[in-house]
Amino acid sequence: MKQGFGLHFYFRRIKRLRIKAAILGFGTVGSSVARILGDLKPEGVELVSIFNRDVERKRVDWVPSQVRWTSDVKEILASDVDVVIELVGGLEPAGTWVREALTAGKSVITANKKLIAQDGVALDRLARSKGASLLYGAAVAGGIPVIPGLNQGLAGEKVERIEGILNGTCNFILSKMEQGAEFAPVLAEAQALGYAEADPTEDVAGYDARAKLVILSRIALRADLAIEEIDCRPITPVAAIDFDYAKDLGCTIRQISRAELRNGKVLATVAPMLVPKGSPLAWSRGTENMVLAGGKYGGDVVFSGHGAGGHPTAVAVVSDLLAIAHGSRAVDLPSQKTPVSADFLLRHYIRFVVDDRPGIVAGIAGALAEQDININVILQKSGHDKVSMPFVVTVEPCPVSALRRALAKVAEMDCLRQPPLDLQILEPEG
Ligand SMILES: NC(=O)C1=CN([C@@H]2O[C@H](COP(=O)(O)OP(=O)(O)OC[C@H]3O[C@@H](n4cnc5c(N)ncnc54)[C@H](OP(=O)(O)O)[C@@H]3O)[C@@H](O)[C@H]2O)C=CC1
Ligand SMILES: N[C@@H](CC=O)C(=O)O
Repeated sequence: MKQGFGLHFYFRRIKRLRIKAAILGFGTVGSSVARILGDLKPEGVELVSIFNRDVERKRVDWVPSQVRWTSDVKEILASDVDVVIELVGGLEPAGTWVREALTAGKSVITANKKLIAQDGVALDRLARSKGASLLYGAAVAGGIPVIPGLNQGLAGEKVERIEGILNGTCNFILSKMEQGAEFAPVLAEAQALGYAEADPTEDVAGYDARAKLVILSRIALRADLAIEEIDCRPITPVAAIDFDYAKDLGCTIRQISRAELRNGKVLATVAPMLVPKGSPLAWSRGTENMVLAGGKYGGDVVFSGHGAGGHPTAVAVVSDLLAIAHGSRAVDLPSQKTPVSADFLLRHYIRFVVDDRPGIVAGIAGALAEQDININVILQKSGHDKVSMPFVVTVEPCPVSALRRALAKVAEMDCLRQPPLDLQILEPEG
């Protein structure tokens, strides 16, 4: 039966057989997938087993009684299931199970961006060599069909730029901080609602969005980026005062991921940035994600919707399952290793907290001038303690590398009460 995937499923459908699927990992997304399959009862698909460690804790009465619950993954990998749905997360042991399933000729659906960012090229190759499918529509932007949209809908485009909000947890936190909430309780709420990763550092440090940016760059820009080379900054230093200053500048703050093809390399970064209030990115709230794909021929295409949470993510997983059941395949879009840099030419917002004394602004201006960086505005709100005084400097468009050198010099000033917070201002370059 290994004469090619399409033929395989054609014969299966003729025989009126159903695709047998197994879920690995019955957590937030896994349980939502089972719920949607139970509600929709899609034709041609049958959920036959659910695997989780210590599975008895997970058993629920709304899953059909014929579904087998197991804590032995080998039982599933050695069985006749056609599709393994990996919703455990993390590189290992999930990676080994995905490889074993593909090697056994089973198709795999996964929401595991970490694994696909790191190993997606090799796993795609393995799947194709076995006549199986590897689909990961849920790995980027949860329920928004960005991956099928780019892979199929924009296969005929030369996408040169990807920009957007790729982490629901960070957007949930920052959009609530904009309304006056504190960081820690909002993060706890995001965890309780199932939006955050098992280790939420993945979200707030930017690693989750960075993995998603790697996947999008591969599909849209056809560029394989080394994940650890992408500039990635946490949202944790962003404080309430930054939203006040951002508002004065006509902006808000969001975690933005960007990748752009430029002269044979890719400029890429993941960081909290000032976003002008007029930008659609500034309107996103809660777990909303947004992805803008800038094409050479067709112009900009925007995808938006909910990027985290069990049900939105499960929609993408079930859609992938139906795609396999109906014999559709991802377009093979070859990508190539591409060097990466963070040197966007943008305005920056820099917030200093200092022990106030004469000469501080002169010292900072001198360090910036040495790197040929011109100050745009200086903002200082009244009512702060002189020994811990915040103020903000915005600078005209400059290379990130030059600003880093200037801020390294500023860091030597003994008046600083904490490291300066440098946020790019998201505007068209130049
Ligand atoms: N939640 C979301 O909004 C989104 C999640 N994703 C991705 O989907 C995947 C699943 O996420 P999510 O459902 O949120 O995660 P959860 O932590 O809620 O679920 C993971 C499940 O896998 C089980 N598990 C973890 N490790 C093992 C192991 N070694 N052996 C057996 N079972 C294990 C866990 O069991 P236990 O209960 O014992 O820990 C848990 O039931 C991840 O790759 C995540 O990045 C993608 C998009 C959105
Ligand atoms: N933790 C992720 C979940 C979806 O990918 C996020 O918050 O976006």
